[in-house]
Amino acid sequence: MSDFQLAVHSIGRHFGGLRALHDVSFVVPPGQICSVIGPNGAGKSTLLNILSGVTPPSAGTITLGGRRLDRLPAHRRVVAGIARTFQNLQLFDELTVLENVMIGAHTRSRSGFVAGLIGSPGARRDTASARHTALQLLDRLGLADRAQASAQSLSYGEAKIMEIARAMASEPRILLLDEPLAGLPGGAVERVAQVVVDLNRSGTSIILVEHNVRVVMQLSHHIVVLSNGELISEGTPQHVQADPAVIEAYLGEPADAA
Ligand SMILES: Nc1ncnc2c1ncn2[C@@H]1O[C@H](COP(=O)(O)OP(=O)(O)OP(=O)(O)O)[C@@H](O)[C@H]1O
Repeated sequence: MSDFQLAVHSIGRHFGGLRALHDVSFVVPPGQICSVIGPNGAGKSTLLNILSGVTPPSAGTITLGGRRLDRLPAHRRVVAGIARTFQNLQLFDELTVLENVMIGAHTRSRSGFVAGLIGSPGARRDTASARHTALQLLDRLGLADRAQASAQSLSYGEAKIMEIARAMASEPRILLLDEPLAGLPGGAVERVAQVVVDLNRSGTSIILVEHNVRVVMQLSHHIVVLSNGELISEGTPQHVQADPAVIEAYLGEPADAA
């Protein structure tokens, strides 16, 4: 089924005179983990920002299941089925873990989080449903015992998982993860990586921007490699790992020149 295939077609983005992305096209079939890798400044975050609606593209189109997404504002892309996490933690410190995750569920509800606090009957139903969704997710991702703790009491690894739970609470078809493993201690890397695999096995497509190449090679079905804003290689982990263009981009010289 291609109902939720994401297609990125000829995306470009300039910042003044700087070409951050140029003519980038690729497809993410439903159910895949597609990683985007590349050296610093390659355009990875810009691409995630364009996919999630944070940054408009200068050129190109994005479709999900054939439906144009690139002209929708970020909140309507969430409803269409795309959710994301950010490179830096975006916690509401003074709220509990459960409340942080409920905010994600409310992005799909009709009443919204503030109306839920005020308490109209419809909003109360939405709040109960958001609570149920959030508790189920925390249970699934191994954080149920921290549901009532304040977000600021979480370890860095737990907070990363909480952010993934909040994004998942909007029930996305595609989850965009911006460096979910950055800054994590060893044990937490494996735990967060396992969360990514489990979510994918239960049907969520994932676009992963990540510098931890070892984990990327283990998890990904497909890898897109960017360098200086251009797509220089894509394919299976085995394919891109052996591609001289990728080796050159990372090492800075032709692979056969060494
Ligand atoms: N808002 C912006 N204004 C101007 N230039 C920008 C902006 N955002 C990104 N850039 C530039 O676009 C290029 C691509 O940046 P981007 O952050 O997408 O790369 P990246 O691959 O995510 O890098 P890193 O791995 O270091 O996070 C860089 O040269 C960066 O300086």
